[in-house]
Amino acid sequence: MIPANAPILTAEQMVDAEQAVFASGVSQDELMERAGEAVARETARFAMGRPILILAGPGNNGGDAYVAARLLQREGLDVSVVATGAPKAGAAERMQALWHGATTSLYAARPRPVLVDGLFGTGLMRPLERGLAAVFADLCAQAEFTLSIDVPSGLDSDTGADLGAPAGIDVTLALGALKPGHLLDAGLERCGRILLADIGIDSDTGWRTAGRPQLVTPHAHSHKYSRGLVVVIEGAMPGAARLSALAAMTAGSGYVVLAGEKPWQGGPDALVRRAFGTSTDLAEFLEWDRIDAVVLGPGLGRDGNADGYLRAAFAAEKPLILDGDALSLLGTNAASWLQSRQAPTWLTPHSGEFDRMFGFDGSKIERTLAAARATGATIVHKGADTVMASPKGAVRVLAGGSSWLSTAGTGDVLAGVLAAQVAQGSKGVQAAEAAAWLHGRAARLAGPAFYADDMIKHISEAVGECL
Ligand SMILES: NC(=O)C1=CN([C@@H]2O[C@H](COP(=O)(O)OP(=O)(O)OC[C@H]3O[C@@H](n4cnc5c(N)ncnc54)[C@H](O)[C@@H]3O)[C@@H](O)[C@H]2O)[C@@H](O)CC1
Ligand SMILES: Nc1ncnc2c1ncn2[C@@H]1O[C@H](COP(=O)(O)OP(=O)(O)O)[C@@H](O)[C@H]1O
Ligand SMILES: [K+]
Repeated sequence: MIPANAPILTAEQMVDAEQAVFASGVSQDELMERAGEAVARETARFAMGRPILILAGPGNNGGDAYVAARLLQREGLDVSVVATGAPKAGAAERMQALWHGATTSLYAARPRPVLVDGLFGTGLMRPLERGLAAVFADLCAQAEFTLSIDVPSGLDSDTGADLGAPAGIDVTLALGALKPGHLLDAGLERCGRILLADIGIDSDTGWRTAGRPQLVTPHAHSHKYSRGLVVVIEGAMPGAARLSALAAMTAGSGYVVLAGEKPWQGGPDALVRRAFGTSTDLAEFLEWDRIDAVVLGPGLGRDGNADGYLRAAFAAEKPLILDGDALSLLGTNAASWLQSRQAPTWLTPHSGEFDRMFGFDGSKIERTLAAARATGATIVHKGADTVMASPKGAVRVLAGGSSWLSTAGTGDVLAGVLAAQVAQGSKGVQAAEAAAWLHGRAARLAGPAFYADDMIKHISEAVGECL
């Protein structure tokens, strides 16, 4: 479980936020005391009186651990500390000096039912030393409950890269803000349930986890054209475009057109079909001023026809959602294709498509932001950790969704849900966030082992939860 609408800060941004707190008159000790209090509170809640082993590392994460040890002992709990080295000068050292209970070295440590991991937090700079990682993993495996302070030790807090963090952590108590590492890469499997503690730092940022959108019921005078008209362009593999079109219908569009050379005639009668002969005919159709959003790419194919459709879609200057084969056609030239566009664009690559299009380095958030800046488009970088970024720097992350989404066609469904949001007037990263949330919720409602067609039925139910 991941908190919704929660701020996300990098290690560097945490240091800046911490400096701002100090500048406001709060001491380093006071801030560490607040962090340790939060750790003690949550640990006591889960420990239910069981003996506790606290691992205290050399940095401020260890400092938080010493505060928690003192407070838990004061509450009458049986606490033992494992010190893994001398704490660094400053608050961490002072908090260690205030701890007067049982202390052992790492290699003399005996497992206890409750384990608190205060080895390393945002300051981890390299992989855990092998012996340390092995003892930590063993203590964790033998504990009945493990809580990590701020970040699981052995997880890169900026990227989610695995630097030796054990499996089996039950709860991670994020201090002040979530960190990218809680949400990305190995972090998704290492943190257990994530709780967020307010320690009084200013976590105002444009990076947040996705939350439930606030949608609106059509008003009294709404009509089919005022509720958003979506055009989905059909290509070589028509099933994918159908999935997008049906998803756009159940996500609240007033009017959905499936446009193709011979558009599929099955399915709901409410789906409007529009045949076109050539890409020139398509370009003419896309001039229709009632069109609010165009989806191109699901099942498009990559032949000469597909290229013509892509050019027609660009020429129309309508809000455009590009997925699948359209992204492959843009390839490494996405930035030059997109920079001259006036109308807004959303690109929805999965990681394979993203890596073929862009060569950026850094965390998934940094790479997605770089792609948004380079193209001027809103990017929805899909996966178990879906990262959405706007060219102006807004970021939303939807992580921890149903892993049953890993089935063919669910990306086509997302493109349709996104088109419905765009057609109804939602903009940029907000449209992406709403679409990703509805998509994830529909997947949860569909339960296990569904296939893409199944989840479409649940989209309107998900919409109903947002009114
Ligand atoms: N920045 C903030 O706003 C706050 C931070 N606090 C705590 O401070 C933590 C960050 O503290 P620090 O910056 O001291 O960092 P850490 O406590 O993560 O540890 C850094 C220390 O570990 C050493 N180190 C790094 N990687 C190592 C490795 N693989 N093997 C051995 N040694 C290694 C470093 O040389 C440094 O001495 C946070 O995660 C949080 O727990 C809280 O106390 C309060 C508020
Ligand atoms: N393990 C997973 N956990 C959560 N969501 C996932 C997982 N795997 C895939 N998804 C989601 O499912 C969708 C798959 O899209 P995509 O890869 O484009 O598939 P397709 O092209 O077959 O439609 C995306 O929305 C992605 O975020
Ligand atoms: K930790």
